[in-house]
Amino acid sequence: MKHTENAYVYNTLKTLIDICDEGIVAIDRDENVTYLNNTAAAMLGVEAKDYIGNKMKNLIEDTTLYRVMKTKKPEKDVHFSKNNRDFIAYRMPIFNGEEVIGALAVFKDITDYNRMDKELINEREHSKILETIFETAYDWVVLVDKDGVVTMMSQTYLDFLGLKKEDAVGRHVTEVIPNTRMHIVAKTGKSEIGEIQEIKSNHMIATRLPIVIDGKVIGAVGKVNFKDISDFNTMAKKVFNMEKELEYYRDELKKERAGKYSFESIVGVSSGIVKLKSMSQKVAKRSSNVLILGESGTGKELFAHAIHNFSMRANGPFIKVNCAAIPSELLESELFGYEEGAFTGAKKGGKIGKFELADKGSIFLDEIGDMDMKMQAKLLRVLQEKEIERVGGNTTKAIDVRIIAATNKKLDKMVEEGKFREDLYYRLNVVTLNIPPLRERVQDIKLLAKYLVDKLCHNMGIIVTNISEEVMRYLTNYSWPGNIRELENVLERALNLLDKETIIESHHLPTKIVENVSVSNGNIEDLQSTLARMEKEIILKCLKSVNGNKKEAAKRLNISRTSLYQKLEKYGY
Ligand SMILES: Nc1ncnc2c1ncn2[C@@H]1O[C@H](COP(=O)(O)OP(=O)(O)OP(=O)(O)O)[C@@H](O)[C@H]1O
Repeated sequence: MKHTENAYVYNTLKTLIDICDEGIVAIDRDENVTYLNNTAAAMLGVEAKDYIGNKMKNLIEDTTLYRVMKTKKPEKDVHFSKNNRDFIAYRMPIFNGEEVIGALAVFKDITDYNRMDKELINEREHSKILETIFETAYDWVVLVDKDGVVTMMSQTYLDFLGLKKEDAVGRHVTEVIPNTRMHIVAKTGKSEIGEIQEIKSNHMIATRLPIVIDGKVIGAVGKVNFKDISDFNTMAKKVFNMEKELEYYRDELKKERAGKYSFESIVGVSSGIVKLKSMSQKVAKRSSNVLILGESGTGKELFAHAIHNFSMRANGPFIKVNCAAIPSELLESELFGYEEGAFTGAKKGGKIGKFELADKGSIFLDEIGDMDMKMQAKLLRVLQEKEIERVGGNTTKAIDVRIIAATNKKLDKMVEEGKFREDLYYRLNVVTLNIPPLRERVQDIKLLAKYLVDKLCHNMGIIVTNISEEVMRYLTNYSWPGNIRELENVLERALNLLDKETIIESHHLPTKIVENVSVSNGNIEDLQSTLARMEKEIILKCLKSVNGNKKEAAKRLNISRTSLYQKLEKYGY
């Protein structure tokens, strides 16, 4: 009977322990596991049978359960971990009378509590931070729940309304803010942006946004963007002015990138220039590349602009690159652009090159004869492929650009000397325009001088000035090695020397022009222009000595009158 009773007690206790929510583990004096209930095995992720009879250390590596056998005292809230889970245990020694015969631990899995606790702490911290930002924000902000009840309001807003936090929070927004629509937004979920709202006779501009979580509107946030409509007007005016300024700069940039001169701005009646203009107009309408040759200052750039303006690309950009002015190591990135990080000092985001800028327009490669051989090879590739690759990039971009190149160097000679690539030369000179030097267009000098004086007077703000006949004679008599640019400089200098006079006289000219340069002073010209200049000089001197009597002059010069008239016309008289 006693035995049956014991068995009953044992089995009942075992069942109770097995279904218990806590994990229970027992060890004997030798620290061998004697019991592990089902909950403990499940919590620790083990099979009880594999551990019973084995050392406790095998179950929990850093166990200290044996301690209670030594101290004979229970331990509360002992933390331990296994398989990334956290447990809290109550431990006690097992006595047989006075003698300790083992130890027992009852434990709970607290991993999820810990996580939740951490999340709760984080959330509390976050909402505290948000609340602080909200309350101390300079902006006027209000928050309502889905029923339109104020849950938060910034201190500045409270101050303006003359309220304390407790007067606002917890009350319906309509009782706090006059003319508000916050409760409507919290109901409809529809944003209201930049609405005018009147509070205490101030017309404000407010924005109201619904707060949506999982597709449900849980409230709304409102912000006053402009506390007074005049703030808004000031701001709007500023934006308007900035837009105008931007438009102005855009226009200026467009003008800057457009061809500035047309064929009308190319002055000249000499047959050379007239023929050249008409040929250039024909060429302009085609798509071929153009090579402009001519001495410095003859008007190569002027022709390049005019060709662009007369072409189908007139509405596209006109981009000028002076190949001689840019160091050769920089020319490639200037022409083709570069990618971010292409080299030290490269701008963030990279840089667009002149070819890309000139897309759908024309690129004017001035001083092409100064381009080094390496760049010539790269330019040739662009001409052949009609695409560019930025420095440091690995993709190509198709471009549609017409090339107008110019130089004052003898390119054909450079090709012969191996200083300019022959293949590039032939690609560039599909059409070549040779601009004659000014000394071969003596008929144009008078016209040009008048045109340039008008232009300069306009630019310098001078009332229109005339040029004396004597000065005109000196000007037509001079050989102009610097061509039209030199003529322009001489006239500008003269205008600067004018005092109260309105006529440019010979004392306003540089001595080299008045002294009438001749071959003997070491100024080397070609034979034809020297002869022409000397012929003109002699005719003019002779005319002067006979007081302009052409019949007498022809007689003294021993030429026919018709021949004298022809020569005078040739020299612009
Ligand atoms: N036919 C012309 N009519 C009016 N102005 C002209 C004419 N030709 C040249 N000019 C003026 O002369 C100056 C020099 O012209 P431009 O710069 O076009 O010469 P360029 O040959 O390109 O010179 P460079 O070889 O030195 O670059 C400019 O101010 C230009 O406006």
